[in-house]
Amino acid sequence: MSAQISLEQDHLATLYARLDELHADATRHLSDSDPADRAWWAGEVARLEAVADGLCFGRLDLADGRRVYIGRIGLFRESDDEPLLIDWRAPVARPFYTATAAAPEGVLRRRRITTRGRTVVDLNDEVLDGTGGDGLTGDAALLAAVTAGRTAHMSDIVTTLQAEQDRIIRDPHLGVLVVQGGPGTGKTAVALHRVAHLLYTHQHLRSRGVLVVGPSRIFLEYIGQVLPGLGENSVVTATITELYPKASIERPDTPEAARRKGEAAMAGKLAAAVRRRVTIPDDAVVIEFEREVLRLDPEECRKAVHQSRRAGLPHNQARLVFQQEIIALLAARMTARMEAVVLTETGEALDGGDPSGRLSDADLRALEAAGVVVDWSDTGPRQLLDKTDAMNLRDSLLADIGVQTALDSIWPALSVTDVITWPISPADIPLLDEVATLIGTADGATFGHIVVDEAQELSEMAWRMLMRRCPSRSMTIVGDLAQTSEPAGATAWDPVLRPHVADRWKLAELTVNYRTPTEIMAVANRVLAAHQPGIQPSSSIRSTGTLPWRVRTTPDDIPIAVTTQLRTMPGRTAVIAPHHHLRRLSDADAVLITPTEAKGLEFDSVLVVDPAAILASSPRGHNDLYVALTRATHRLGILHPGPIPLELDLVPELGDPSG
Ligand SMILES: Nc1ncnc2c1ncn2[C@@H]1O[C@H](COP(=O)(O)OP(=O)(O)OP(=O)(O)O)[C@@H](O)[C@H]1O
Repeated sequence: MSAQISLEQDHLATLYARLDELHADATRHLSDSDPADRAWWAGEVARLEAVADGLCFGRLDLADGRRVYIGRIGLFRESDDEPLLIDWRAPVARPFYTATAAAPEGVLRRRRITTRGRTVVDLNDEVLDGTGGDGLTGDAALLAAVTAGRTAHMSDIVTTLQAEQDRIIRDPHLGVLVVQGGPGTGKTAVALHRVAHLLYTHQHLRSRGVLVVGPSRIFLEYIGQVLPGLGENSVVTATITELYPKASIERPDTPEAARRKGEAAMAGKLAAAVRRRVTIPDDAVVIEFEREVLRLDPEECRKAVHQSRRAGLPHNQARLVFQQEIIALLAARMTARMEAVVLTETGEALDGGDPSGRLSDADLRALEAAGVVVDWSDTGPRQLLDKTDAMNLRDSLLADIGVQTALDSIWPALSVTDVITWPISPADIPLLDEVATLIGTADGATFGHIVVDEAQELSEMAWRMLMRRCPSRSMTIVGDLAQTSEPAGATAWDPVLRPHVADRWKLAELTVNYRTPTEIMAVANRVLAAHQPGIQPSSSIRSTGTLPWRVRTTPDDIPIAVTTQLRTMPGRTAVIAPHHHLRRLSDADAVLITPTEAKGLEFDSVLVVDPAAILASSPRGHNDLYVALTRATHRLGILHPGPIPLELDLVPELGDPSG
């Protein structure tokens, strides 16, 4: 083995030497290049630094005699472009994740290479000779990965991706792909690796941009290192609130308000509210302009409004069309008057002009003979004013304060706060964005692909907001309908997606729970079975032998009981409790979060406080409790001031001899 280790160590040294060369090159370019190119080179330097840890993690010995090394990025020898390291996303690397002894896919040997820094510390070989059984690939490496202690950042899973995950990551479907699966099945991890894969296979996405939407900043920071570690650092992350940065949240939502504001019907109501801001006057509008009195009849206004709406432009842009329509009308009226004036001022020759009040051809010819410049163009000689005069007249009309006031009284320019005038709550964000789109003040930013994590939480209005940002409808949507806690969140995918993509979306499911051990899932699954019996629980890949436990306390004693329990809970630990308890726990040596904030996160140990209050806190309290119970990789304790909810009564009570 040590001979093999030293062989791999030599190859690793070659790889790092090449990485260092590329890094030195990129650093040089960064200092030499034009400011315009600097951002690109800075990105390249960051990319090369981010992939250094665990650069190479595997080797495949293929039946055709080739030996390929697999790693985070591709590296090539400078002299002859010979591949030194194959990017894990390349098709040739795929059997590293999918080959089994029963179906070896042309692989004779799969070697996992464990490194620490730039040193090879372990090798693990599987010989795939076509005789073995199917199963999880790389059991030992996988187990080591899932039992390892947790940190504040999610790790990538590129060394131990499982076949069901790999299929989703490499799925060529560029439209809407929904990844549904229970807690801990790797949905988030898979979505992020899929982004890396999409960027690798569809270069155009690099310029169009990829957006990852998550439920909170804490969550986005937690997952923030995964893509850079896979060599991708150009992806934008945002919460729904951050996608509309102009608003600041001033108050929370009541569950009922959140539900109502989230309904797609709100879009129609907002559109109607914006439409209503255009008002056709009941009586003629009288405008004084340059000592003339001009009149706009309601019918003329109505026609101009109708005409301006036909192009389907946003309110503020359609307003400009309306203004042009009205100004053209007023200008025509002014021109007619000016012509009429000429008529009277130029004497008898012009008597008896056209009955319409306009000049006849004969009149104009007479005028021309008298030295007046007549515009004979286009439809014939009908106007005294040439094009420049006409334009100047329209400009003066438009600039006139009286005219402007009259126009604004019919079709005012709007800002979002003219329509949404109440204090903003989170559920208003998609409404603000909708109004910005209706009136034409939205920034219009779009992306080539959008990943939506914890997608079950989004309201119909939030979906509209995201779809507007993804005209190509290329999306990876990950979520778990059993974890929905938002009142306006989803209970099924089809009703959410159908309005936007009809049935052109694809469902992929993940079934194996890599996070939560069997002992903890047994507790969480009883909550699931009690409230959502239709949902199939995921199966854990491991058990720890440590049973969850519960401790009875009183409301007053919660802080002291938390401190006592935390002493027995190793590793990165969270206390998950309703908000009103957290305020009293600020001294506790743990991450203090509500069930909502705990979404998508994980810890070595978790203490759930007051499950009855979590259940009662909202109509979907059972889903919040389910989320809280499924965050731990090792230990779960439950602290209950008062009777234990029925769903949890099988959890052994600490100190109870029957437990
Ligand atoms: N193939 C794998 N190898 C190693 N670890 C894995 C693998 N798949 C998933 N994991 C780990 O399992 C944990 C759960 O993954 P992830 O957070 O992506 O699950 P999830 O389905 O999004 O969960 P939730 O719905 O609860 O948010 C993570 O720590 C992840 O690294």
